[in-house]
Amino acid sequence: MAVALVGLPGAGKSAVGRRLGQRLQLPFIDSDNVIEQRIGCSIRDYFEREGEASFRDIEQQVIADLAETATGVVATGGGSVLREANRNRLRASFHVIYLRSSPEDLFRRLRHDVKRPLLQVADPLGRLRELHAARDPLYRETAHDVVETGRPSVAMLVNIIVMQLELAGIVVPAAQPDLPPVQPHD
Ligand SMILES: Nc1ncnc2c1ncn2[C@@H]1O[C@H](COP(=O)(O)OP(=O)(O)OP(=O)(O)O)[C@@H](O)[C@H]1O
Ligand SMILES: O=C(O)C1=C[C@@H](O)[C@@H](O)[C@H](O)C1
Ligand SMILES: [Mg+2]
Repeated sequence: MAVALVGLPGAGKSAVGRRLGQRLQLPFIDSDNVIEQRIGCSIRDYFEREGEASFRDIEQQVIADLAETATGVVATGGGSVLREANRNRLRASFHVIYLRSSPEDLFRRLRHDVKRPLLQVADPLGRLRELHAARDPLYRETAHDVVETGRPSVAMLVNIIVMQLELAGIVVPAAQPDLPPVQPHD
């Protein structure tokens, strides 16, 4: 069983993915971490040194490698859906869930963040609005399910996703204890 989470920076792919993996007793892999191991530095430093195009080439190779083995819960990088080859690979090899968030919610979560290179700009909320407009159709195209992340906590999102996976027959529901028989009304 293999699940991939897609969505904008701050959507909760890493936070939800880690706990979903624990809940399903599956390994959790963050594709950004795999990339950082390969490049030997932070993504932010790599962006500054080598530029975005070079980063996207490495990202595509990492997604191809993860799709080859396709196990566990994979949190993808926020821009992983930009290339058609990645969208096709993800959709073919994983059950893909889009963690969908409004730019305002993302801004609230990330306003103190300094790690995400695409948001180190004068107007990060404006940037998030642009990214949302450009990528929302791509996330939708890639995903089998969409989960709105605005209000639910990370723990609630894990419950929602597990329920969806059970309904889709992708994970088997845990056995329920036998309930006492219903008493007929008088
Ligand atoms: N539903 C949520 N409710 C409250 N906080 C959340 C929720 N989802 C994520 N967060 C918090 O928002 C921050 C960003 O989440 P996270 O790092 O998981 O995003 P991401 O989708 O992995 O981003 P990136 O694409 O940049 O890796 C974290 O501090 C996380 O704990
Ligand atoms: O949204 C994006 O394009 C990115 C998101 C991060 O997960 C990293 O993959 C990188 O910072 C690029
Ligand atoms: Mg992440």
